[in-house]
Amino acid sequence: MENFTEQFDTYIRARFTLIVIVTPEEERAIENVKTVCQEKNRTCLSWDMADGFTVLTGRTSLDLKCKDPLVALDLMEKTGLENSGVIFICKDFHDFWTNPPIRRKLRSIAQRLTQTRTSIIITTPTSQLPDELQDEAVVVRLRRPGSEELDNVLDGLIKGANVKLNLTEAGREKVVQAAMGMTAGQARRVFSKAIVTCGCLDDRSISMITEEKAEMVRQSEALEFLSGAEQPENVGGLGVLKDWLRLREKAFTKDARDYGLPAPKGIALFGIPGTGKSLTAKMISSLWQLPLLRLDVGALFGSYVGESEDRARRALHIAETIAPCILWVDEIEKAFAFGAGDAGTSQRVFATLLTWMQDKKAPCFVVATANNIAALPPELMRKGRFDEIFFLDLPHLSERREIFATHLRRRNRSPRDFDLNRLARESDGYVGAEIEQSIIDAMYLAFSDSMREITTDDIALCLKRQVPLSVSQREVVQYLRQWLQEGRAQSASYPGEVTGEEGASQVLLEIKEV
Ligand SMILES: Nc1ncnc2c1ncn2[C@@H]1O[C@H](COP(=O)(O)OP(=O)(O)OP(=O)(O)O)[C@@H](O)[C@H]1O
Repeated sequence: MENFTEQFDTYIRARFTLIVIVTPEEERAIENVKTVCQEKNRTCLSWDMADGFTVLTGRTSLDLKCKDPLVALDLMEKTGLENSGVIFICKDFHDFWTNPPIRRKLRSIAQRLTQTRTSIIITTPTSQLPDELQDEAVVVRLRRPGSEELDNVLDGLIKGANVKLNLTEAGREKVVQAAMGMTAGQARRVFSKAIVTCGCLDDRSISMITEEKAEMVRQSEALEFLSGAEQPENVGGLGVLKDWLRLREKAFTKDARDYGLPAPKGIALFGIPGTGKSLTAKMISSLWQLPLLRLDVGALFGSYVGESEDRARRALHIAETIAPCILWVDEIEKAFAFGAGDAGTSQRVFATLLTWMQDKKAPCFVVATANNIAALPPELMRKGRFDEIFFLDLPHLSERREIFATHLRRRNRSPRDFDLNRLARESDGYVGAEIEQSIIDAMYLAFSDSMREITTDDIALCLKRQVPLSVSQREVVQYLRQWLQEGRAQSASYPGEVTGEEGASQVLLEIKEV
């Protein structure tokens, strides 16, 4: 892939008159443009409403003090027509292009300067262009700095401040790696903080930088670092899904790469609410020992035009820099649920997600979860998008027994003290979340009764008092299960009522008990 300066150079040589650079790193973008202009002997001026024009390279006779955007544009046009080859960088111009005369002026200039070698560059943190400018402008995205650039930032600091370096070559690489995903400014600040805190750069700096990055993730509106992953023994049933995951336990190791295995792309978990989709995402993180990031699709939607796609891109980019990791895209259906009334925002967010899933090179394993499968568009389900699509159904008898045992153990109760077979029989149609709730309700019941110990009867009673989703929302559950029967996904569970399975599952429970 072409880097930014190469791409930018191509555009100015091709005489693109209006170039929009999308980046939160204005200073870095300007440095890059300046470098190209210096190499090509082009005069380069920046403009902002506080300082008017500033000469970055070359010479000009222009009135530098002009601070009015419309007059500044007039001057750029005049200079461009007279003195071909000048590059103007307009800072924060997205604040002005909501103004119709400025939009009109920009459009006219872009058309009039086509025969000259003059280009107007606009730096902006948001990628949404006014409709009128879509055809006239080319949009370039400045990617976050790569490892080489971050290493240069580090080098500058070390040399500038004469810092002691207690790091091996590999240690230095780790420091740089830990800062990947940050802007150059953020990296400079976090390197400086590490140096000031420790008085030098050493192994402590790596964890400090990693902690700063976790903070950065927390600040990203839609991403969340999840700790407290779930152990597989806390998940009852779902044997097919667990076996699939166990088979790929080492999939992200170097050995797997050397062997020639491609890194798994991701899975989709669809099905009935409360059946353990979220639980599974957390389990994968502990099974594969990879950090878990949750992407809240609903939180991607911002109120400004273009904000949602920018947030999506930023969140996905941060995830890539943390890779290898699990990226749990929670409630993915929300990316398509907004429909016609949202001026195409949901389609653009959806397209951003799909393109990223298709093109991503970093080992981010996507776990997409959804309850409302009616809202899922066919493009998402296309073969090859996910490695596998699993359906989480109502748990069958032996799975329910396992879920009871799991939740009793979690609350420091021995499953041996309960009649699990009876509870499993009496919870037909209940999902894991409802089974868990029946145990919690029973505990409250027993606690309020002189803090006595809970019994099978208590749990059975609390089960009866609940109306499970499979009854209260029978049609919805039936619709979801129909989807499985149509063969559109693989069941996450082994068939339930097969002879001998009950016994095998009981043996498993007993082994765990020992
Ligand atoms: N198979 C299971 N084994 C053990 N516990 C389960 C299982 N399924 C659900 N639970 C319990 O129910 C709780 C809720 O489940 P979870 O949030 O994973 O369901 P979900 O399918 O993601 O539901 P939703 O779609 O409504 O978010 C879990 O925290 C867990 O305690």
